[in-house]
Amino acid sequence: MASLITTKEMMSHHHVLSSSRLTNLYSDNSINDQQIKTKYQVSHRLFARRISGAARAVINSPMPPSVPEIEKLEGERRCHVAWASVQQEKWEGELTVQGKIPTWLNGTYLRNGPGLWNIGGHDFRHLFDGYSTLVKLQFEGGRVFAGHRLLESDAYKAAKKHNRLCYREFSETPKPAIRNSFKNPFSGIGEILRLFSGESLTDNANTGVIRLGDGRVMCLTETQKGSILVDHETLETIGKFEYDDGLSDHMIQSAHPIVTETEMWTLIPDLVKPGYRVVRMEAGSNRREVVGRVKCRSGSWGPGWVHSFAVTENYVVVPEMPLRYSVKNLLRAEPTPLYKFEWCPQDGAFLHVMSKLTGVVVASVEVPAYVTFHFINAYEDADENGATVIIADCCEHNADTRILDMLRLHTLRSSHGQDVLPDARIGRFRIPLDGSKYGRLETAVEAEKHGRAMDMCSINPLHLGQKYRYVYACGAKRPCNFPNALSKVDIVEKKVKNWHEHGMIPSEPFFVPRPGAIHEDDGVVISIISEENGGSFAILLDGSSFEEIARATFPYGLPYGLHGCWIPKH
Ligand SMILES: CC1=C(/C=C/C(C)=C/C=C/C(C)=C/C=C/C=C(C)/C=C/C=O)C(C)(C)CCC1
Ligand SMILES: [Fe+2]
Repeated sequence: MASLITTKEMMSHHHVLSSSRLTNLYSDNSINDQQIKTKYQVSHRLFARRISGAARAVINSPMPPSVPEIEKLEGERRCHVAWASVQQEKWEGELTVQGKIPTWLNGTYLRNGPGLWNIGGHDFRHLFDGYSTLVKLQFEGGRVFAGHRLLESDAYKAAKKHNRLCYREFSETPKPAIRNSFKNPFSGIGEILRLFSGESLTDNANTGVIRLGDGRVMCLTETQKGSILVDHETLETIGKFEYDDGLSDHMIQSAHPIVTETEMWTLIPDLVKPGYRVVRMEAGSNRREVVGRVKCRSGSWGPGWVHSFAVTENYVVVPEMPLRYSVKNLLRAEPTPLYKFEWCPQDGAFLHVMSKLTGVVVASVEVPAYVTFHFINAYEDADENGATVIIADCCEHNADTRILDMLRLHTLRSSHGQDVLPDARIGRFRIPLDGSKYGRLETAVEAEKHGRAMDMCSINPLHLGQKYRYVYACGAKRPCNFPNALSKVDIVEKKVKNWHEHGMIPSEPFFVPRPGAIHEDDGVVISIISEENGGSFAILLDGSSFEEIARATFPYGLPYGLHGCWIPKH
């Protein structure tokens, strides 16, 4: 069962992960236990028993493993299920629950992430390349109905149809057709045009899923065409989210819009005139209005990569990271360790603050070099003289870009217990609004307390843009090559509670507040765990004590996933 470990244990306890042979089980009620064991090499008895007992009763949508083909899966099967492709397009059923799901928890948790990393005999290289796989956990009167389904993006449909990669993914580039490269000397120019018109870019919306204020549910990636509506009950793909604002010719967007019941804020990077459009969309509308524009401060060609950003009550905090889009790397067929980006600390690192009301940039400060994918939260505070200062917290990788290449599938799959995960911390920016040239960056809580890993964060959504106290995120129990723990960080008292179980890879801990709660941490934390033995389960931790209150077991293994959202039942 779950073990709640103290920070002290987390810091001192070092044990080596065993490299046992692992399986990602194929759940098909048309084959019997013996067939499962022999044909699919199920090596863990316990898990096989779970499959035979539970899966047949709950699976109502058996699917043959059409994509990818079984032979391809043999290689992946030797790795942790977190990094192995899902073996059927969809599944739906009720999960076996241990513990007690709170009766107030009624609604659906949706999680998106890459879940299929091969096509037509080609193995993808990077975690972020995989085709979007949606997982749902529908909580209803203490029961959990679950499922997963691959998103029917154009990129995935084309890959299935042609049995090869057809669009540019995060690190993968389709091979140009041979006849083109030999016969047509202009095929290279054509390729550049297809890239910069966005035609060859993927719409594989695998990075997250959001619920808009009007109830529509949208999967996202960093290409604008990768904004895809889904049905949160059936997980069916509805179709593209069509923006009707003429802003879609800027191919790229932030992967993390900030959504409330009334509006959505996002950033649209400008690759031609380096900068960012700050845009706002009313709930119920498909039209984004440009509130203002931030001009990049550095002299580099490309704007800084902006995976996420932050808002306070009155301001939008726009990061300009030294990890910048690189035209050279965008054009490369073979990935570099920085993929589509380049590291330019010599050109400075900045943060810009824009008024939500006027679109005016009220502060633009230089800060120490930083690497972040995820902002946690931001708020307006007063400094010692009573002047307004913006506090913006993020998961910061100590200005070390290696994390990006650490997420290569080969690296993730070949863990032998070495402690190779680069350190991360909660980075706290202080941005004065008094015209100062510089902002500060400090460590909010001693990073050892969460095992020097920090990413995939959530907070109580009712504290968005406000002063807050608790961060839920993935931390680590070292040695490890990937965050393998869940951490609750009290950024006021600077205390950390960690959850860890040997061999488990948890995905983003997602906080759902209890309706009517007064305390910030009154609620539950949901995470989906990929197990070393090839299985997976959803875990519910109490938001306050961080103790396990329930787990709901899938009859098969789910890979690691990225971000989720909560859809309350009305
Ligand atoms: C497809 C193209 C691009 C796509 C970019 C994408 C899909 C970026 C996704 C970034 C993600 C999911 C970042 C997550 C970071 C998570 C971390 C560090 C977790 C650590 C451990 O807990 C562009 C690159 C935009 C360019 C064109 C093509
Ligand atoms: Fe993200």
